Amino acid sequence: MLELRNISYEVEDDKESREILKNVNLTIDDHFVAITGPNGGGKSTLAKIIAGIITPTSGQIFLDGEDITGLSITERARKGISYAFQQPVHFKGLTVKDLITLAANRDMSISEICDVLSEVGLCAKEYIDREINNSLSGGELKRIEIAMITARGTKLSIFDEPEAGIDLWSFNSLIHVFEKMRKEINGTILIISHQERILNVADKIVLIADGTVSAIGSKEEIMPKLLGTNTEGTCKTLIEKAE
Ligand SMILES: Nc1ncnc2c1ncn2[C@@H]1O[C@H](COP(=O)(O)OP(=O)(O)OP(=O)(O)O)[C@@H](O)[C@H]1O
Repeated sequence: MLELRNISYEVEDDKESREILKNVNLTIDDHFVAITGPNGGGKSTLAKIIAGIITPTSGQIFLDGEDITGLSITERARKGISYAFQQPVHFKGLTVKDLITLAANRDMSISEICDVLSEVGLCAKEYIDREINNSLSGGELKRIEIAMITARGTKLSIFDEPEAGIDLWSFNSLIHVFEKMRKEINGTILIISHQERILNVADKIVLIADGTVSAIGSKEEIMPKLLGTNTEGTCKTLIEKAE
């Protein structure tokens, strides 16, 4: 279980201080949680704070009751938090097979690696020995990153807009990846997304707008409010309702 207590994050913008997150209190104890909301609301900032990529100005983060606020990204990774970057890190000479094996932190047979790649819609034999470099397209890199997180199978897996840069056909297979992950992964999956089909898979939806949590609920509670309007309009409605 992940608990955020009074998380605030301020930045200096043109010598003026700007509060990007304002006293966020949030408990994540469902299996599959989606965070959504208007552009610039603070979703990615919150995900980076959970992963330890940035440090909150104030507040505390607890993982299964342990205060992890002061832990680095590596220490948090050891505790079981994975964060899917927009693209995997490039290392010269590192192949797709190497990356997946490193992520799993155990020996994997070729057929196991192929299964992981097939799950994200990549034809395994074409990719397994490819070097991770700029010869791979943005969508391919994204899928390799998702495959890596799947292989790692940690306590908390965070995906920031996994649909970004993925074509429509691949998006359909991506939905299946997340549906499968929901069934097969034991830990918590936290996804930032604007996509209704991803939100549909979620057990709980958290709406973040203007640096605060403006609504939390099951998809049955939140989806009817989200449908039929754009996200920004919906958020305004929800904020008004919350006030
Ligand atoms: N280091 C920074 N310095 C200045 N402003 C920042 C910094 N980091 C984030 N911001 C601003 O904070 C706000 C929230 O950014 P964030 O990326 O968390 O939004 P988001 O909800 O993920 O948006 P999107 O849906 O567009 O991805 C934005 O207005 C962004 O420009």
